[in-house]
Amino acid sequence: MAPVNVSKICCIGAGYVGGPTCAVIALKCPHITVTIVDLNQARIDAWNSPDFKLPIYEPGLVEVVKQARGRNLFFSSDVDRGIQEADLIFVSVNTPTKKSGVGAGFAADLNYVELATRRIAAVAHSSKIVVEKSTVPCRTAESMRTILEANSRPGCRFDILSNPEFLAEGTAIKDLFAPDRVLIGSLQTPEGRDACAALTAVYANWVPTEKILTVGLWSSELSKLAANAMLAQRISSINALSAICEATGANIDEVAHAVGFDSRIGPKFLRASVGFGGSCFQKDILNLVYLAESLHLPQVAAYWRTVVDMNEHQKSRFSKTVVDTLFNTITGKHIAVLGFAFKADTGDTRESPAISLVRDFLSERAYVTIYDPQVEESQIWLDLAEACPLVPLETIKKQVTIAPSALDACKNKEAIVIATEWKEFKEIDWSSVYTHMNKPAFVFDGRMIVDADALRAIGFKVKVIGRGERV
Ligand SMILES: NC(=O)c1ccc[n+]([C@@H]2O[C@H](COP(=O)([O-])OP(=O)(O)OC[C@H]3O[C@@H](n4cnc5c(N)ncnc54)[C@H](O)[C@@H]3O)[C@@H](O)[C@H]2O)c1
Ligand SMILES: O=c1ccn([C@@H]2O[C@H](COP(=O)(O)OP(=O)(O)O[C@H]3O[C@H](CO)[C@@H](O)[C@H](O)[C@H]3O)[C@@H](O)[C@H]2O)c(=O)[nH]1
Repeated sequence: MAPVNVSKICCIGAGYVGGPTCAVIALKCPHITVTIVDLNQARIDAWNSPDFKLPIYEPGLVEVVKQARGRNLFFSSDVDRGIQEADLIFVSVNTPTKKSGVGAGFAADLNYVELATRRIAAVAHSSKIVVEKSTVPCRTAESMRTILEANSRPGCRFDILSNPEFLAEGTAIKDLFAPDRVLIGSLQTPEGRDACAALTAVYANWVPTEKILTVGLWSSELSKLAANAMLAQRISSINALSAICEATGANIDEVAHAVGFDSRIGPKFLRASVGFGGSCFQKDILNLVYLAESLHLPQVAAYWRTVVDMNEHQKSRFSKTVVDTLFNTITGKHIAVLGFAFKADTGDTRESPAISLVRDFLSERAYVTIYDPQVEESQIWLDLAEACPLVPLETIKKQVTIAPSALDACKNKEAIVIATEWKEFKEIDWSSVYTHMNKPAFVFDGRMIVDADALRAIGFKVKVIGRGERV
């Protein structure tokens, strides 16, 4: 069988991964028709909105969608039709951590992957290449293959590929235009290799072929979990060192610079912070922990578990620093939290460290004012309600205000906590902020973005993560 010449792609799941990834494929492959489908009608409507108010904020995304939408890029809630018309289908649905049942709190919830797979089997009239784009535990492709083969119509064959996505939010378009690598896993059979060649040919429209790595299915699935675990491990390592810096007077920036200068270690991903967030790191490490436990490798599971434990410690350590520095009580005090997204240049708040900080401040009965340039107000309320399940939302709303700008958020406050590294927080008119704050005025920089000396010269008391100077 010769490799399929892919002319129609369907992507199931119009989220943070499916949307940008397949929009870029459409842009770079004008000869391929790309249809992104989702059960969530509101999301599809937003992708189709005439004024390009897309459901996710990602720099450069609107420009990509403007060029391709209506040409060879389509968004639809007709999942069945999308499946039926495509030669190649990406499964890019959510795989959150299970909330109940076996493996709750660790294992990936594969229900969405399974439902999408069953739908493909139920409605496909012709052979398909099915590509696992979601992040999944090792050997999920085998379950998908079993479901597809058990339910396929005569004459329909399904070849499964694993093609995990490595984009980071906030730089998704840049990452997709020039990825470090594209990873494709396939069965090492003639059919598996042909399917792999078909997907390779799609990416080869803009990705240099030496960056397209082809491996076995299980290696591909595990490499995604491994990459995230190792990236998160670097952050937990540098954050663990930031605690030592604060206790000794060393400076974590200088330590990271010195350590990262070693070409074997390298300088990236060594920025100490209030903790890592995002929908992936914690979920994928817990998934790896669960996998190791299921394979009867408790020491391996415990090893990776510490990466998440250290992250939890970093968040609570930072909250405690705020309380300790504000004379051991923040009850009744007013705190501005600048940034609510889990990192800059995204409106995504999943696992954002800001949520933990605000929850901690509320439990100390402080008043909190939040400002974020991209996060929707409704999302903040949803996140806080979920973080404080025992507190009625009305009570939360008595303690929390959402401000329209950073300057507004900081007025008449005792302290400012920087939780997200938005560029605009570097450029605030700090003198004006200082004038309108209660004194002594404190700044707690959880992202190492302010010029602490300049702020001290204005009069602020400043604490920066990973620096031992006294306020
Ligand atoms: N967010 C990231 O930066 C990122 C990066 C790399 C990999 N991943 C992985 O990619 C996957 C998707 O992540 P995401 O952030 O895009 O999730 P998301 O929640 O933003 O999007 C998933 C979408 O799939 C839709 N969906 C679920 N089941 C469906 C079904 N049966 N039919 C049609 N639509 C369905 C949902 O309605 C939702 O819109 C996850 O496995 C995640 O771990 C995410
Ligand atoms: O030196 C650093 C780098 C990052 N972070 C934090 O780590 C979290 C994750 O950041 P980042 O990795 O940039 O964003 P994600 O969108 O979560 O991307 C990660 O997770 C994705 C989902 O699996 C992968 O595809 C990406 O390769 C991987 O970087 C954020 O809270 C960052 O603020 C730090 O604290 N210090």
